[in-house]
Parts: sequence; structure tokens; C-alpha cells
Amino acid sequence: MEAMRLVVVGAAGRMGRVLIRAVTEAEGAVLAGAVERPGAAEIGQDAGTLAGLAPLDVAVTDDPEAAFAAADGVLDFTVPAATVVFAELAAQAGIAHVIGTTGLAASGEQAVADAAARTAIVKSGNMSLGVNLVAGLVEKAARALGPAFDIEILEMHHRKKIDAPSGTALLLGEAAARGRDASLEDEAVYAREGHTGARPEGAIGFATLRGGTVVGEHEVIFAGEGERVVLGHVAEDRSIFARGAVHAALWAHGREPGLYSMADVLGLND
Ligand SMILES: NC(=O)C1=CN([C@@H]2O[C@H](COP(=O)(O)OP(=O)(O)OC[C@H]3O[C@@H](n4cnc5c(N)ncnc54)[C@H](OP(=O)(O)O)[C@@H]3O)[C@@H](O)[C@H]2O)C=CC1
Ligand SMILES: O=C(O)C1=N[C@H](C(=O)O)C[C@H](O)C1
Repeated sequence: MEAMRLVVVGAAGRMGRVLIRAVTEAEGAVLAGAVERPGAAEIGQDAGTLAGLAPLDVAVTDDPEAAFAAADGVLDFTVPAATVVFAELAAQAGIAHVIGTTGLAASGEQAVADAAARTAIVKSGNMSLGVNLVAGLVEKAARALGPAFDIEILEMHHRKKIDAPSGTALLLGEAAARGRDASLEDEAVYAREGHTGARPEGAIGFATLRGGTVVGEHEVIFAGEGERVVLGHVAEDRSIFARGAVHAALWAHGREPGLYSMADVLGLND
């Protein structure tokens, strides 16, 4: 069987460089393209060199349409505005789209859902095996512990992260809400300051820390009368996300159009 040809968009980013390495290390995948935004200093550079590898004979381009025309899938860890454009282009090209980008507004989420009617999209706030397993445990714990245990989600990331709360924190919040048969939209408390009043019953609270070079740390705290249950995940290296993304692309290759999650890819919904 022919190797799946993958394009990495946002190739010069923190994740982009790690994704290039993950594609070259994966069995059944080959790097077919690397895309950066128009005007980026890396346009024309070899993608392998950019990722700290030997040259791969793939030049970074600012033309995603041409890159997608010669590919089977795209790995996208960029910014929301770019992801919306890539979703449309991937749907037009009929290739799988793996979206790791976080912080999409409702309109962006809708654009992705529309594109998923035409091609297979895997989208997740966290592509690691560990976080997706923890999400399943969070749902179970929320169901078992019930409303007597208050749920608070704490996350810390590096100083350059531009969105909050993290996509992972939201994914864990959704899992907690599911476990309570509640809606995160109704229960989320994203910030507290000043005279807040007592904690509303059933609230799912979020706290965001930013600093240094932290790759990503999350804790879901179930705080009850005289005891706390804490479920957490520590990302030590971005390669966990990149390997998950390549795995998702291989899974999505040739699949029916639809919007899939990492839980689908990992078989956690079966
Ligand atoms: N789901 C998951 O498992 C994970 C998700 N993420 C998410 O991935 C995203 C990226 O994170 P990170 O790599 O740290 O961020 P970076 O800022 O390092 O990388 C983003 C890259 O995308 C580039 N870019 C922006 N616009 C375009 C465009 N129109 N065309 C092509 N490239 C473009 C940026 O270029 P420039 O800087 O020049 O604008 C930059 O190189 C974030 O949303 C983050 O939350 C991160 C890790 C794991
Ligand atoms: O921006 C990051 O770095 C990360 N973003 C994702 C998120 O928003 O949860 C995943 C990971 O935690 C790293």
C-alpha cells in the first residue's frame, strides 16, 4: 500500500517542526508538503532542515492549494483563522484534515462542521493518548461522585500560548459535564474576581496559569466534604501530540466524510 502523503501547515511553528519529525518517523506516512503563511521567513527553506533533520527535498511553500492537490491529508496546528481556510481547501481537495488548533470561535467551529460534510476531519483539543484516556476517567468520576463533589479544572501552559482556557481544559470540562448529564455551556465558570458570591451548585470552574516553557499540564479536581479526587495529565514533550496527529491522519485516510474526535480514533467510544 502506498504511503499516505501528508502536508504540515504552520510548518515553522512549535508543533509544525515536531509534526515534520513525527511524519518522517511514522510507518505508512510521507511528508508531501510544508506550508507557512505568506511572508514567513521560512518560505523556500527545506522542511527537513527546518525541523532539525537531514534535507527532505520538500520546500516550505505559501501555496496550500498546490500542496493539498498533491496530498492525501493535512496536519493543522496553526491559528483559528488559518484553520477555517484550510478546512475549506481540504474539503475541496477531498483530503483528510487533522485539526489540533484550539481557540476557535463558534463561527469557526461551524465552518469546520460544514467542511466535515465533504471530507473526514479529526479535531481534538488534545491529540495525546493520555489526555483522551483521562477524559474518559473524568466522565466516569463525575457520574459516580455526583453533584456533592465540586469540579474545578486547572491548567498551565507556556508563556506564548494565545488562547484560554486551553482546548484540553475545555475537552475535560465537556467530559465532566457529560458525566453529570449537564451542558458545559450552562455550568462553566471561566473567571472569578472580586465579590463573587458563593460557588454556584453544579458549576464547572476553570483556572488558567501561563508561564515559562510548560508544554501542558491539566488537573481535574473533584472537591467533596473532607476529601478530593484529582485526575491529571502532564505533557512532557510535544511529540505525544504529533504522534497522535499522524495516527489520526492514517485512521482518517479514505474514511467517510464526518467530524471525528480522538476518542473515535483511539476506539474509546466503542
Ligand atoms: N490539539 C493538540 O493536541 C495540540 C494543540 N495545539 C494547538 O496548536 C496550535 C499551534 O500551537 P503552536 O505550534 O504552539 O503555535 P505556533 O505559534 O508556534 O505555531 C503556529 C504556526 O502557524 C503559522 N501560521 C499562522 N497563520 C498561518 C497561515 N495562514 N498559513 C500557514 N501557517 C500559518 C504561524 O506562523 P506565524 O507565527 O509566522 O504567524 C506559526 O508558525 C495552537 O492552537 C495550540 O493550542 C498545540 C499542541 C497540541
Ligand atoms: O498551545 C499549546 O501548547 C497546547 N495546546 C493544546 C490546548 O490548548 O490544550 C494542547 C496542549 O495542552 C498544548
